[in-house]
Amino acid sequence: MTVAAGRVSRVTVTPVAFRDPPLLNVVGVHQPYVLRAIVQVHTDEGLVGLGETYADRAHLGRLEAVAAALPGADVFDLNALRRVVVETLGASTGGAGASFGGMLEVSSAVDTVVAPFEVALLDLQGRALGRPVSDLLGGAVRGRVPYSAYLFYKWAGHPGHDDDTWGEGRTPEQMVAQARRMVSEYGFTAIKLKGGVHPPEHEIETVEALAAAFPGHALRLDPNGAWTVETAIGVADRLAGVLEYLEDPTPGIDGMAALSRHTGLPLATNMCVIAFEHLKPAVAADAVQVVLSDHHLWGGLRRSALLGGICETFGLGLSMHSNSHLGVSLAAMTHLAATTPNLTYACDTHYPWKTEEVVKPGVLEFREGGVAVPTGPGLGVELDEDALAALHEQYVRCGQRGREDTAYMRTVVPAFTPNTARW
Ligand SMILES: O=C([O-])[C@@H](O)[C@@H](O)[C@H](O)[C@@H](O)C(=O)[O-]
Ligand SMILES: [Mg+2]
Repeated sequence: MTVAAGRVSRVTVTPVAFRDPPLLNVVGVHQPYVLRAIVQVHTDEGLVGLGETYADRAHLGRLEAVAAALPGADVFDLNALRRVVVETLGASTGGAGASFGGMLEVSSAVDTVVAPFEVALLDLQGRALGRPVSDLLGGAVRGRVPYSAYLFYKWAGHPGHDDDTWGEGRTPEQMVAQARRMVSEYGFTAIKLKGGVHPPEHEIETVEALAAAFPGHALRLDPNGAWTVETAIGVADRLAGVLEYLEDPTPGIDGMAALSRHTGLPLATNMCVIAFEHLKPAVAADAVQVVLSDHHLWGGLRRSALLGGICETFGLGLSMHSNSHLGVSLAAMTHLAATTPNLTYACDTHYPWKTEEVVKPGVLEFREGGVAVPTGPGLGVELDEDALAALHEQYVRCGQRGREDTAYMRTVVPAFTPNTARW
């Protein structure tokens, strides 16, 4: 039986903090908590739709401004949602850009702000119609979405705390052990190593150790632009035939294009192509062969599907990026990936690194390296209100109000500067 969706009556944006291990990257190290915002859109018919996004202070302010402007909106009018966001941000921020984690910069905040509300409205539409979001996106072409094991070099524990259950990740042997745990617990058949932490030779040795330990697994290395073009050419020569793709070895479209002219190894990005305006110059320069989509950055699920179509048109491969996230985002990512025919690479997810959650258990389970597409109405996941309240309380107490990987690293290594194009 279906019910009317109604109009938006009230919107809440709840910042939450969940624990995160000290994972290393090109700009520093993960802080003790990840900040996320959970969006709940209520309708006058008594339905509630869910969305999830970043919760850095500036982003939160924009979300709250849009939340205040949405009551009265038709949950089926997604074009009107975009208009509300454009008008609201124009009034409150002058249409400024957005930056997340010191690595991802976009010239307009519109897409990142639209995304969680669009997901929540699609959730509402699905709940009203009694159909999963995947049906609203054109129908699932796969019943299970494959994800990749996302390995990080890491400290054994946060300074001043006991070691976490993953322990130190520094040597190739330790990284193989990390991969073994992920592969045995989740069944992943693709493995991504986050690089940009150690000199390239060390990261090459880690990839070679992984290749020896996991024959037949698809391998990726992502140093987030830590290398010059010259260094990247050398690494690409060494790892051609070992990696399925090399992700953001060197910064910028020009740098990636220069490397691309020297290697047949597919180059992927979630750094130099992160908005529609970047596609034309990247295609013209043949800078990348694989684009990592991310509905949080590209304006939601429907715009990400549009990105998939553009990639298909220009013969680009399509994969999916992830930052640290909770189950509302995992559900949205899974519906999107299931309905994007040319998203044929295993998607990234930080999910195995987290130990806390806001959605009720039982729907989002990893089996054989993938997550089955939820079949319930909407996103198919239910919020655990007690868990939401507890993680909000943790947000209030933890004192973090933005992602500050570099500043946190400097509390331990005062002279640290980001490794961008360092080697
Ligand atoms: O969480 C991290 O440290 C990652 O490095 C993340 O911030 C990146 O955005 C991302 O996972 C990537 O693929 O570049
Ligand atoms: Mg990346």
